[in-house]
Amino acid sequence: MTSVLRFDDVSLHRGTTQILSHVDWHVDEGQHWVLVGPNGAGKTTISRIAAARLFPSAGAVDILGERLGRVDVAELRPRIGLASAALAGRVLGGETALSVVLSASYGSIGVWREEYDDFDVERARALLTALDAGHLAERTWANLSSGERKRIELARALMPDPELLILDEPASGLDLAGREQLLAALAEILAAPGAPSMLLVTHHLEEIPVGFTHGLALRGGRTVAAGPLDAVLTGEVVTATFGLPLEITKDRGRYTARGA
Ligand SMILES: Nc1ncnc2c1ncn2[C@@H]1O[C@H](COP(=O)(O)OP(=O)(O)OP(=O)(O)O)[C@@H](O)[C@H]1O
Repeated sequence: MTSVLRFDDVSLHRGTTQILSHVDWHVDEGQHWVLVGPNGAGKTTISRIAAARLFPSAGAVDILGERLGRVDVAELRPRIGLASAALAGRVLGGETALSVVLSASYGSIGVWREEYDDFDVERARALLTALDAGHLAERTWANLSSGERKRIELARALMPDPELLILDEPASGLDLAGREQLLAALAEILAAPGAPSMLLVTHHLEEIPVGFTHGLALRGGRTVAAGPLDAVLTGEVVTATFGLPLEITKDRGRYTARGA
């Protein structure tokens, strides 16, 4: 099986703060992982390392067969799609939705001096249409709702046809209809032939789309459990992860958590 990600004994600290401690994590092709854990568990930190945006203090990280620290990240990053609030926060309000998506091919934000060929423009429009956002192509970022922006962010992350797609809380801030539409779109992308391996960061089990296969539960920068999703999203593991007695139910591929 081809390895997509490999974390071996990965730790990260900033000053005296230990953010990640001895994380071992292996993602193989064909797997789609959910990273769950409470606020401050280290989910975003792990996803930024997996996206080659951050280097660990100790341990080894292999991304798409390349060792972080030895590979030129400028060559690696275009193979990874990343949608996160941090990235979205860097978009200038005057950019159109289309230019936010298009500029992903160049790893930049917004159309600057690059020239795009017709193929890129067609692909960007097709992605927006597939995410039910075709009508938003010419709208400026400042005038989009948070739900509309989430769909543009996802189209942008998909634009370079990534081998690995990392979504950091893609459904946060969405209303119920927006969340359900986004989850349906993600389930569809995931089920399509040749879909990229996906990592989804969330603290809400209700925001996990159908089709995810594995889970990594984190608390305080340490692994609580890692493995097939049904083995990780149990009452016992989720209770230990969030530090509160919780019951989990699963219905037609979706999970719900409530206080026990
Ligand atoms: N540069 C830094 N210096 C000190 N502490 C940091 C730094 N970056 C992150 N942290 C801390 O590391 C911990 C993990 O942060 P991270 O953003 O990865 O958590 P998270 O699980 O994604 O949380 P949330 O669900 O709230 O987004 C937090 O306690 C955070 O305050």
